[in-house]
Amino acid sequence: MAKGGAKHCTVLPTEEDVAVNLARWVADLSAKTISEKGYFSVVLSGGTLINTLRKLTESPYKESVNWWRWLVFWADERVVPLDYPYSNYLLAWNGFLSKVPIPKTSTYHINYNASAEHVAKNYETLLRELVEDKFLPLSPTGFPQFDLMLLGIGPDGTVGSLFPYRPQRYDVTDWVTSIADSPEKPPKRITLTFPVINSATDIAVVVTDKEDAEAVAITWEHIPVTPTLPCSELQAQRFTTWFLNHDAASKLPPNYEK
Ligand SMILES: O=C1O[C@H](COP(=O)(O)O)[C@@H](O)[C@H](O)[C@H]1O
Repeated sequence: MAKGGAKHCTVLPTEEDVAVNLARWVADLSAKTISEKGYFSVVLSGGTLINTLRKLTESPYKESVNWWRWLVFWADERVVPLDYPYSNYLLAWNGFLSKVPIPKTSTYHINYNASAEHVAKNYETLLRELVEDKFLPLSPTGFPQFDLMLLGIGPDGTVGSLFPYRPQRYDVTDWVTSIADSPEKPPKRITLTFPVINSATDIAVVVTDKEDAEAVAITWEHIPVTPTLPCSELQAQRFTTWFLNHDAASKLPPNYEK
């Protein structure tokens, strides 16, 4: 994997403050990226992240962001129909995508009608086709390079559906992998692998739950744990920016900022 870029951690008082700052940050990055290359490829996770993106769907960003130039992908997905409650696509649609004018043809969701293994393979094929058609560049190490990954974490440091005690998190070959017995419901999922996640130009890690505070502290205070937490491995090619509120930062020293 290519060597990564800088890591920052910004701590704001409330979840509302994180939502406001995140919206401004994403809108700025979108404008800069679109002016440089003509489009903005964004990868979404599920979970609380989607609600924290809500400010992007309001003025001034609803009108000012060039949504027609966004390409949207998923960091992980549950292998269920897209209209099932567990679907990360449905979560993103209801909380974000339906509220902004991103063309439906620019949202690259899974084709769920197969085994988890096949769904993962199909999603990887879709990404390979987009690379061939020059919609996505390849990183120097041969993995697709998205402009931005927007990720949450689980209390155990899970990223996407890369869980701490599972082999998928050590996969350095596939672009997309599957899990048939996830420790969290529902059991069948697909997820981008670390080489793809860390090939992104930028990663925003958005954490606003108190229950995630320990994983945050382990990562930022470099507390040794075995196995290492997946979220501690996150490192984009340019910037990895953690957006925390006081709840998520509650196990870090006071006034923490890096
Ligand atoms: O199952 C999942 O959980 C993680 C973490 O969600 P959160 O609600 O604790 O923020 C999420 O990032 C992932 O996409 C999702 O599939």
